[in-house]
Amino acid sequence: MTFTETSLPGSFMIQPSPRVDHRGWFVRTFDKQAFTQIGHFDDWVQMNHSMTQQTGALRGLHFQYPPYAEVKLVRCVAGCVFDVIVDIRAGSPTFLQWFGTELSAENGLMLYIPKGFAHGFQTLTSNCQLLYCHSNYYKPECEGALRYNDPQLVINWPLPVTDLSERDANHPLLNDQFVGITL
Ligand SMILES: Cc1cn([C@H]2C[C@H](O)[C@@H](COP(=O)(O)OP(=O)(O)O[C@H]3O[C@@H](C)C(=O)[C@@H](O)[C@H]3O)O2)c(=O)[nH]c1=O
Repeated sequence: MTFTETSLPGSFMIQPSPRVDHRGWFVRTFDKQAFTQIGHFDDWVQMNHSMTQQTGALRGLHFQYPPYAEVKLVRCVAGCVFDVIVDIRAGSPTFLQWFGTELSAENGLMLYIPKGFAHGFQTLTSNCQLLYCHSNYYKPECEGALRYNDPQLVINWPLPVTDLSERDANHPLLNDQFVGITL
Protein backbone atom coordinates (compact mmCIF):
# COMPACT_ATOMS: atom_id res chain seq x y z
CA MET A 1 0.00 0.00 0.00
CA THR A 2 1.11 3.53 -0.76
CA PHE A 3 0.69 6.40 1.70
CA THR A 4 0.46 9.97 0.38
CA GLU A 5 0.16 12.81 2.88
CA THR A 6 -2.55 15.32 1.99
CA SER A 7 -2.22 19.09 2.27
CA LEU A 8 -3.27 18.69 5.92
CA PRO A 9 -0.30 17.14 7.76
CA GLY A 10 -1.03 13.88 9.52
CA SER A 11 -3.81 12.85 7.14
CA PHE A 12 -3.06 10.44 4.31
CA MET A 13 -4.54 9.01 1.15
CA ILE A 14 -3.84 5.33 1.03
CA GLN A 15 -3.75 3.35 -2.17
CA PRO A 16 -3.91 -0.37 -1.46
CA SER A 17 -2.24 -2.76 -3.92
CA PRO A 18 -4.70 -5.40 -5.14
CA ARG A 19 -3.42 -8.82 -6.21
CA VAL A 20 -5.31 -9.67 -9.36
CA ASP A 21 -5.79 -13.13 -10.81
CA HIS A 22 -8.29 -14.97 -12.98
CA ARG A 23 -10.80 -15.08 -10.10
CA GLY A 24 -10.77 -11.38 -9.34
CA TRP A 25 -8.67 -9.59 -6.73
CA PHE A 26 -7.51 -9.64 -3.14
CA VAL A 27 -6.47 -6.54 -1.26
CA ARG A 28 -5.11 -5.81 2.21
CA THR A 29 -6.80 -2.72 3.60
CA PHE A 30 -5.01 -2.51 6.94
CA ASP A 31 -1.60 -3.63 8.11
CA LYS A 32 -0.59 -2.63 11.63
CA GLN A 33 3.12 -2.71 10.79
CA ALA A 34 2.81 -0.72 7.55
CA PHE A 35 0.68 1.92 9.26
CA THR A 36 3.43 2.66 11.80
CA GLN A 37 5.21 4.57 8.99
CA ILE A 38 2.46 7.21 9.19
CA GLY A 39 2.55 7.28 12.97
CA HIS A 40 -0.48 5.09 13.55
CA PHE A 41 -0.24 3.02 16.71
CA ASP A 42 -3.87 2.95 17.89
CA ASP A 43 -6.10 -0.09 17.76
CA TRP A 44 -9.41 -0.09 15.92
CA VAL A 45 -12.26 -0.62 18.39
CA GLN A 46 -15.24 -0.16 16.03
CA MET A 47 -16.09 -0.70 12.39
CA ASN A 48 -19.08 1.06 10.87
CA HIS A 49 -20.76 0.74 7.50
CA SER A 50 -23.20 3.24 5.99
CA MET A 51 -25.29 3.33 2.84
CA THR A 52 -26.56 6.57 1.34
CA GLN A 53 -29.24 6.33 -1.32
CA GLN A 54 -29.39 9.62 -3.15
CA THR A 55 -26.80 11.24 -5.36
CA GLY A 56 -25.89 14.62 -3.83
CA ALA A 57 -26.70 13.56 -0.26
CA LEU A 58 -24.33 14.87 2.39
CA ARG A 59 -23.27 13.57 5.82
CA GLY A 60 -21.08 15.59 8.19
CA LEU A 61 -18.95 17.28 9.23
CA HIS A 62 -18.50 15.16 12.34
CA PHE A 63 -15.88 14.63 15.06
CA GLN A 64 -15.66 13.63 18.71
CA TYR A 65 -14.11 15.75 21.45
CA PRO A 66 -11.44 14.30 23.78
CA PRO A 67 -11.29 11.97 25.56
CA TYR A 68 -13.23 10.30 22.72
CA ALA A 69 -11.35 11.94 19.84
CA GLU A 70 -10.73 9.24 17.26
CA VAL A 71 -8.76 8.21 14.22
CA LYS A 72 -10.87 7.09 11.26
CA LEU A 73 -9.94 5.06 8.22
CA VAL A 74 -12.56 5.49 5.51
CA ARG A 75 -13.15 3.46 2.37
CA CYS A 76 -15.93 3.58 -0.20
CA VAL A 77 -17.06 0.09 -1.20
CA ALA A 78 -20.00 1.00 -3.46
CA GLY A 79 -20.42 4.09 -5.66
CA CYS A 80 -18.35 7.24 -5.41
CA VAL A 81 -18.20 10.04 -2.84
CA PHE A 82 -16.43 13.37 -2.41
CA ASP A 83 -14.82 12.95 0.99
CA VAL A 84 -13.82 15.99 3.04
CA ILE A 85 -11.78 16.55 6.16
CA VAL A 86 -11.26 19.78 8.10
CA ASP A 87 -8.32 20.38 10.42
CA ILE A 88 -9.64 21.46 13.82
CA ARG A 89 -6.45 20.89 15.84
CA ALA A 90 -5.87 23.84 18.16
CA GLY A 91 -2.77 25.75 17.05
CA SER A 92 -2.37 23.80 13.80
CA PRO A 93 -0.77 25.78 10.94
CA THR A 94 -3.58 24.41 8.74
CA PHE A 95 -6.37 25.10 11.29
CA LEU A 96 -9.78 25.21 9.55
CA GLN A 97 -8.34 24.30 6.16
CA TRP A 98 -10.10 21.51 4.31
CA PHE A 99 -9.06 18.75 1.95
CA GLY A 100 -11.33 16.79 -0.36
CA THR A 101 -10.86 13.78 -2.57
CA GLU A 102 -12.96 11.25 -4.45
CA LEU A 103 -13.21 7.85 -2.84
CA SER A 104 -14.88 5.18 -4.90
CA ALA A 105 -15.30 1.45 -5.11
CA GLU A 106 -13.48 1.77 -8.41
CA ASN A 107 -10.40 3.74 -7.28
CA GLY A 108 -10.10 1.81 -3.99
CA LEU A 109 -8.54 4.84 -2.25
CA MET A 110 -8.79 5.13 1.51
CA LEU A 111 -8.50 8.25 3.65
CA TYR A 112 -6.66 8.17 6.98
CA ILE A 113 -8.12 10.82 9.27
CA PRO A 114 -6.20 11.53 12.47
CA LYS A 115 -7.63 12.80 15.73
CA GLY A 116 -8.52 16.49 15.55
CA PHE A 117 -10.27 16.43 12.19
CA ALA A 118 -13.92 16.80 11.23
CA HIS A 119 -15.13 14.49 8.48
CA GLY A 120 -17.98 14.48 5.97
CA PHE A 121 -18.82 13.41 2.46
CA GLN A 122 -21.18 14.01 -0.43
CA THR A 123 -22.35 11.19 -2.65
CA LEU A 124 -21.54 11.51 -6.36
CA THR A 125 -23.56 8.42 -7.28
CA SER A 126 -26.61 6.69 -5.80
CA ASN A 127 -26.37 3.89 -3.24
CA CYS A 128 -22.93 4.71 -1.86
CA GLN A 129 -21.51 2.56 0.89
CA LEU A 130 -18.72 3.64 3.23
CA LEU A 131 -16.75 1.43 5.59
CA TYR A 132 -15.02 3.02 8.57
CA CYS A 133 -12.53 1.80 11.14
CA HIS A 134 -12.57 3.84 14.36
CA SER A 135 -9.97 4.06 17.11
CA ASN A 136 -12.53 5.06 19.74
CA TYR A 137 -16.04 4.26 20.86
CA TYR A 138 -19.12 6.21 19.77
CA LYS A 139 -19.95 8.70 22.52
CA PRO A 140 -22.91 10.89 21.60
CA GLU A 141 -22.11 13.25 24.54
CA CYS A 142 -18.71 13.93 22.97
CA GLU A 143 -19.96 14.52 19.43
CA GLY A 144 -19.08 17.78 17.76
CA ALA A 145 -19.78 19.01 14.27
CA LEU A 146 -19.20 21.79 11.79
CA ARG A 147 -21.83 23.03 9.35
CA TYR A 148 -21.12 21.73 5.84
CA ASN A 149 -21.74 25.17 4.34
CA ASP A 150 -20.04 27.25 7.01
CA PRO A 151 -18.94 30.51 5.33
CA GLN A 152 -15.59 30.31 7.17
CA LEU A 153 -14.79 26.96 5.53
CA VAL A 154 -15.98 27.57 1.95
CA ILE A 155 -15.98 23.90 0.99
CA ASN A 156 -16.48 23.33 -2.73
CA TRP A 157 -19.03 20.54 -2.60
CA PRO A 158 -19.35 19.23 -6.14
CA LEU A 159 -23.16 18.99 -6.33
CA PRO A 160 -26.23 20.75 -4.97
CA VAL A 161 -27.18 19.08 -1.68
CA THR A 162 -30.17 16.77 -2.21
CA ASP A 163 -30.42 15.11 1.21
CA LEU A 164 -29.17 16.03 4.67
CA SER A 165 -30.14 15.04 8.20
CA GLU A 166 -31.91 17.67 10.27
CA ARG A 167 -29.02 17.52 12.72
CA ASP A 168 -26.43 18.19 10.01
CA ALA A 169 -28.47 21.09 8.63
CA ASN A 170 -28.44 22.81 12.02
CA HIS A 171 -24.91 22.54 13.39
CA PRO A 172 -23.78 25.89 14.77
CA LEU A 173 -21.61 28.08 12.59
CA LEU A 174 -18.02 28.73 13.60
CA ASN A 175 -17.31 31.76 15.75
CA ASP A 176 -14.38 33.24 17.68
CA GLN A 177 -15.10 30.94 20.65
CA PHE A 178 -14.08 27.89 18.61
CA VAL A 179 -10.34 27.43 19.04
CA GLY A 180 -10.28 23.78 18.05
CA ILE A 181 -9.42 20.56 19.81
CA THR A 182 -6.46 20.14 22.12
CA LEU A 183 -5.42 16.51 21.99
C1 LIG B 1 -21.83 7.59 14.20
C2 LIG B 1 -22.71 6.56 14.92
C3 LIG B 1 -24.08 6.67 14.85
N1 LIG B 1 -24.86 5.78 15.50
C4 LIG B 1 -26.32 5.91 15.41
C5 LIG B 1 -26.89 7.27 15.77
C6 LIG B 1 -28.08 7.40 14.83
O1 LIG B 1 -29.22 6.76 15.38
C7 LIG B 1 -27.68 6.64 13.59
C8 LIG B 1 -27.16 7.52 12.47
O2 LIG B 1 -26.16 8.38 13.01
P1 LIG B 1 -25.65 9.64 12.22
O3 LIG B 1 -26.79 10.40 11.64
O4 LIG B 1 -24.69 10.39 13.10
O5 LIG B 1 -24.85 8.92 11.03
P2 LIG B 1 -23.82 9.58 10.01
O6 LIG B 1 -24.30 10.95 9.66
O7 LIG B 1 -23.61 8.65 8.90
O8 LIG B 1 -22.52 9.69 10.91
C9 LIG B 1 -21.28 9.44 10.34
O9 LIG B 1 -20.95 10.55 9.51
C10 LIG B 1 -19.66 10.49 8.93
C11 LIG B 1 -19.46 11.77 8.15
C12 LIG B 1 -18.60 10.16 9.88
O10 LIG B 1 -17.48 10.67 9.84
C13 LIG B 1 -18.91 9.07 10.85
O11 LIG B 1 -17.92 8.97 11.87
C14 LIG B 1 -20.26 9.27 11.47
O12 LIG B 1 -20.23 10.42 12.31
O13 LIG B 1 -26.67 5.70 14.03
C15 LIG B 1 -24.31 4.74 16.20
O14 LIG B 1 -25.04 3.90 16.82
N2 LIG B 1 -22.96 4.59 16.26
C16 LIG B 1 -22.14 5.46 15.63
O15 LIG B 1 -20.88 5.33 15.67
